[in-house]
Amino acid sequence: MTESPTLTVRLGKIAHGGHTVARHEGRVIFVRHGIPGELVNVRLTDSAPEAKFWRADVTEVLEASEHRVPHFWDAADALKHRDPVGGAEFGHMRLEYQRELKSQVAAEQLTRLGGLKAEDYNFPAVQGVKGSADGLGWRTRMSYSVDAQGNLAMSAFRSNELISISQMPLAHPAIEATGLYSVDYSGIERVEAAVSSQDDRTVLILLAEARDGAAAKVAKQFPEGVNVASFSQHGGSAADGKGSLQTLAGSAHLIEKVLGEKFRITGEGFWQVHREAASLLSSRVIELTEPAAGEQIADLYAGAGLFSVPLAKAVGTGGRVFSIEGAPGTHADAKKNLRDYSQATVIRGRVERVLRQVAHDATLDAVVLDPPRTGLEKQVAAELASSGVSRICYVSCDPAAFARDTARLMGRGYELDHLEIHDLYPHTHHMESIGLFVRR
Ligand SMILES: C[S@@+](CC[C@H](N)C(=O)[O-])C[C@H]1O[C@@H](n2cnc3c(N)ncnc32)[C@H](O)[C@@H]1O
Repeated sequence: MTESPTLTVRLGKIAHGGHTVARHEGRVIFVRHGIPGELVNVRLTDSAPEAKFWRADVTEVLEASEHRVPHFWDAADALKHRDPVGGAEFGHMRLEYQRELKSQVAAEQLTRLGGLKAEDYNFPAVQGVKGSADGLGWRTRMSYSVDAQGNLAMSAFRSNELISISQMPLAHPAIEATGLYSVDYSGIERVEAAVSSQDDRTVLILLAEARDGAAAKVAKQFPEGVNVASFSQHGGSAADGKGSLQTLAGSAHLIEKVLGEKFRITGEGFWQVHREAASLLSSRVIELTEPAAGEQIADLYAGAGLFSVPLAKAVGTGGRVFSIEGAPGTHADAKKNLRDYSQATVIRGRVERVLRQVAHDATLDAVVLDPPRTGLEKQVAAELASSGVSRICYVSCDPAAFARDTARLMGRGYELDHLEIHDLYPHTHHMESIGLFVRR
């Protein structure tokens, strides 16, 4: 194997995706595992002579930033491993500084892609989440691979290489306490672990079989009280409704409780990951949207109904809520979670196919939307604008997609009335934005 070339560079500002930007002989290099201002040795991982930019990993820090700390997770420490495990790529920086960098990324995206001007907008600082002083133990949902030896594994940072692991400090302590790292997962392809954010801390382990019947053997290795289910992936996954879900111990769903309301979440069905996320987002969405009795509101990309339920409560039986979700398994959860609200219409379908009809049949007063990382399809922004809806509350986990959609909505008659950003993904480069758009 030929050794990758190495260079010494001074790291510049942070970019979307968590890289710092360095320059070498006029070429831009996106560098992982560094901190702005540091002088470092890097190994080039992507350096084709004709490429517009290169990529590199820090291998040694010659002048460290004052914000650098020892990584809390050995397997993810780039200074100790050539291929550190992904999932905690900001773990070598102080938490407050991670948030400062995320604020810079958000402002840069809103300026560059969103077309907002720093002199007109007070770009918000990313806020820390309560009860998370060290930023560990927040993940209530985990997804693992299984290596050839049957061990739980995760991918190396931005790669398919599997690294077996014996702990994951960002995972909720109740997940870690199941002993899941010492189980033999032979015949299993993927393992999902979920814990209810409720006080009972019930854990559900979901096993995707690579070999029929393998899950039953694996389930026996878990202690009593841990729920275990398997899904055969023939034809799909449990979330897309095509795989078949089988309960092996306890139950195949979890109960979540948010602001006094219970939600059933089955198997792989979508639920917010940070243990504080569901209650924080739900309360902020309602405070910003201000749903009133009798109003008609659409909740797009609605998941299991996290926002639809409080919206339905607020509009009352004289109003209407349209809860639109594409994944069949998650839609089925939404139907269950909204069954007591006759004012809720729970629709299974892709927003880009369904919204036009909903906007035609109803007079929408407000829309709440929480799309996947890719943001809105172009036509969805157009359909929102032509529906005439006056308030749009947009929850986003990607600042670039959010900035792009901000530009689209502003170009169609909306203004960004309020924006806040929460650090719902400590020790990673991700963040969660909530924007309120109002019609000019
Ligand atoms: C970020 S989650 C938000 C779910 C919900 N608002 C919550 O907070 O629990 C996005 C949801 O959109 C669904 N989804 C993704 N693309 C979709 C589409 N084009 N149309 C409808 N739903 C979609 C996913 O299945 C997922 O449940």
